[in-house]
Amino acid sequence: MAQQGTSGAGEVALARVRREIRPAFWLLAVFSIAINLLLLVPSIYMMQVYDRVLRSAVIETLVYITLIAAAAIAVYAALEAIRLRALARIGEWIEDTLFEPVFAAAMGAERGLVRQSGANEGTPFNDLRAVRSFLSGPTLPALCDTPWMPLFLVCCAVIHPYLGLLGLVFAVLIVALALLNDRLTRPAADKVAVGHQEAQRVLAEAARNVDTVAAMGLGRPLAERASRANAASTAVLGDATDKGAVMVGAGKFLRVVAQICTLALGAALSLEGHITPGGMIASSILLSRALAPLDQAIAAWRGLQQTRASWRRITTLLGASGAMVEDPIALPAPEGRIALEGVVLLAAGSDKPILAGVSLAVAPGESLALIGPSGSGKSTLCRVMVGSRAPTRGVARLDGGDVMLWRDDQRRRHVGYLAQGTELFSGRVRDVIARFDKPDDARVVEAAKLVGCHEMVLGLPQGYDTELSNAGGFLSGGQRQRIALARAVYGDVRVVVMDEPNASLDGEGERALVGALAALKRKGVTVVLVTHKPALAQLCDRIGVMAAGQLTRLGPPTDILRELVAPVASADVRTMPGAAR
Ligand SMILES: Nc1ncnc2c1ncn2[C@@H]1O[C@H](COP(=O)(O)OP(=O)(O)OP(=O)(O)O)[C@@H](O)[C@H]1O
Repeated sequence: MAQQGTSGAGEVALARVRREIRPAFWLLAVFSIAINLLLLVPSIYMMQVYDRVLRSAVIETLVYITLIAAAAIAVYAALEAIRLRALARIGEWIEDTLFEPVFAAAMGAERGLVRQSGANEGTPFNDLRAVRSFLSGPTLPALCDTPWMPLFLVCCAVIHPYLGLLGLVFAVLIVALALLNDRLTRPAADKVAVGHQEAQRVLAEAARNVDTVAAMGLGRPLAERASRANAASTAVLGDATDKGAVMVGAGKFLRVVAQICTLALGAALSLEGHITPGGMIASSILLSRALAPLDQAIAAWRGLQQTRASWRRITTLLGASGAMVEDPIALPAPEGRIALEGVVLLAAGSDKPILAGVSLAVAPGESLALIGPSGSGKSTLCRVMVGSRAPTRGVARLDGGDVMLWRDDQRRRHVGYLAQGTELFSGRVRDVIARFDKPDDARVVEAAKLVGCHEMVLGLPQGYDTELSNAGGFLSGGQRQRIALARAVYGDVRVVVMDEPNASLDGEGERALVGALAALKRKGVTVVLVTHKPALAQLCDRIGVMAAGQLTRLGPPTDILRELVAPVASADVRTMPGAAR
């Protein structure tokens, strides 16, 4: 592929996030220092109250240090609030910045632009939301505070080395517990996600094909399949939850025991005269501060794991989008010259060629029909022509430029495509026909008239303003196809590629299609259409015959039809409307 190896749009967005997030995280680290230093205030205050105020009995001193402590704690609270808000904003910014690149990369994975298969497994938007929630929640601040644990332990050790040592022992125990928790629950968390996704996939497939499911009674077996996948993940989840609960309980137990032991040791040291009573209370507070983030970290461990998995999936998806050029140059409007040069397309993850070296040139304003048996590669060739699928080798050109490098906004203006088994998008009919650009009413009506669906649209409840909810699901197959045809020929198109445009059309629709072909010809638009109907194929300037991924014949309709499908064609030509050209 010509553009392989360039810096992809996804990679650029990811690099931007990583670059711009760095100073913010440094700032948060500074906040963390200040917050954790301020967390020493209660301990220092306690020592002052016990060891200075109670001994001297000077009430002014008490007032004075209480005011200082209150001011310091107010600063601490403000910094905490700012940190939480800043993290929430960072999460929001990451989601906003990566939303469109993630969408584009997920599409790119479908188009074969993303280098590795399966890069968009799962639900990328859920992953983005998980990252955002992680940043906005309490987990990350707890983790930011964890590295400051040694500060509190050192302070304990300053009060008395034994207290520091005791704190260290409990910290090691709690960390060991966290690691054990990770080992016990991480594999389970991965399995749960896979099982849940499988169940979701079965449900989504069943919902998309609800008529087939209902008519042939497929509900039960599909429900059983989903249930099996879900039950497997539920069992694993139950097991992981049990283990996680034990670990959380053990963590809490350790912390309370640590507090009691510190007080006991502090009391003993105080009785022996090694430390003051203030030191005893302060060390107890310090130790609970030291262990608090660790304790929270255990509870938050699963969230952290899941967020890491989400972030890995996002970075894999975006990082693999190497062939998606971020901002291709805007070229002049194309004349409509199509050229395929040695196009090879291998099926994902296999050596089987779907297209086995197709070369072809279509002149501006020319019309070409592609015919051939099912599975011969006609639809795939169309996808390559319009830049929906990236060839494994070779290149598809539009007016000399690699079609993959044509900007989206230019394709939207100049390329029309009608896919096989048309699905529309939800939205008003006028917006759907206008490809979600600002609809030009005259052009919308012109396109509809061109393919003969103007009257049909006027007959819809709100005419051109009718909302096609559920991607036009309430329309008949023929109605959907005609609206899709209008969308394909809308505006200033220079190339129109149609994959079986008459598949769902009635006689009147077929006549309109024939009229549309003639109108496109007059406008000098290049047309490529796939059809099984020789009557339609013979209306084109040339016919190409596909077989086993190759273009085996190419020539004027009379020659090709006579050579290949003359008996069938003559039968069809007699019966097809518009055939008597
Ligand atoms: N994404 C894919 N992964 C693997 N194989 C694929 C993929 N897309 C298409 N194929 C295979 O490539 C071959 C050509 O498919 P294509 O849809 O292009 O054929 P076609 O000539 O348009 O057939 P029809 O006339 O039935 O529409 C088929 O064997 C199909 O199974």
